[in-house]
Amino acid sequence: MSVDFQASLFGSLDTDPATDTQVGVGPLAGRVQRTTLGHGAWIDVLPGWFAGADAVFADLVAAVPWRAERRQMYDAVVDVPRLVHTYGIAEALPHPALVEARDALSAHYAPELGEPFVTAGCCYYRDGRDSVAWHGDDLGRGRTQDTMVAIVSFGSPRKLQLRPVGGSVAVSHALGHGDLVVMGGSCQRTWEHAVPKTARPVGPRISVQFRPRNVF
Ligand SMILES: O=C(O)CCC(=O)C(=O)O
Ligand SMILES: [Fe+2]
Repeated sequence: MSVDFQASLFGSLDTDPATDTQVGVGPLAGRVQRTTLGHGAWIDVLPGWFAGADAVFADLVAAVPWRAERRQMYDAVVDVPRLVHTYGIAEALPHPALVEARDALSAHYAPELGEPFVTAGCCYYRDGRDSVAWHGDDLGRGRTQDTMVAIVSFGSPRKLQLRPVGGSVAVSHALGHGDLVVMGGSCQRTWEHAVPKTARPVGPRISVQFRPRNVF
C-alpha cells in the first residue's frame, strides 16, 4: 500500500507518542462487508480498519489494569484463561484511538442500532493456551433483543469462530492487526462465538469489544 493511499484512506491520523507510529481508524461506509448468518444474525467484517494497531497493542498491554477473569459460564463460575478489564459507561478509555474507534462505530451504526456503543470490554490472549469457550453475550439485553457487539483486534491474529447455538462451526475469521468484526441482529442469542485454543505457536492478541448499554 503506498503512503499516499494510506493517507487518503485513513484521513487524519494521530501519532502514538510511545512509538511515533500513525494510529487511527479509516472510514466504514462502503467498506464493511456484511454476511447474513441466518436466524436473524449477521456479521460485518473489515480487515485492517485500524492503522497502527500493533503500536496500540503495546500501549494497551501496559495501560490496561488487566486481571484474571472468572465468569459465569455453562451454569458454573469457571476460570476463563485470558486477562480482562471492562471500561464501563463514561469511564475514560486507555487510548485516544479507542475513543475515535468507538465514536466512528456509534456514528456508522446509529441508523440501524438506534443507540451508541458505550462500554469497552478488553481481553488479552497471552498465547495459544488463552481462549474463550462457546458463548453468546447474553447476560443482558442480548438474551432477548437484537443488538450489536463490535470487536477490534490488536496484535497477532486468533480465530473467532461462530456457530448456530448447539450447531457446528460455520464461520471462522482470523482477527488481529486492526481487523474489525461486528456481530449484529440476533447473533448473541441464536449464535455462539468462541476463540479456541491453538497448539500452534501464536503471538499475543488483544480484543476490544464495544457494546451498547446493558449488553454483556
Ligand atoms: O476475543 C474476542 O474477540 C471475543 C471475546 C468475546 O467474545 C467476549 O469477551 O465476550
Ligand atoms: Fe463474546
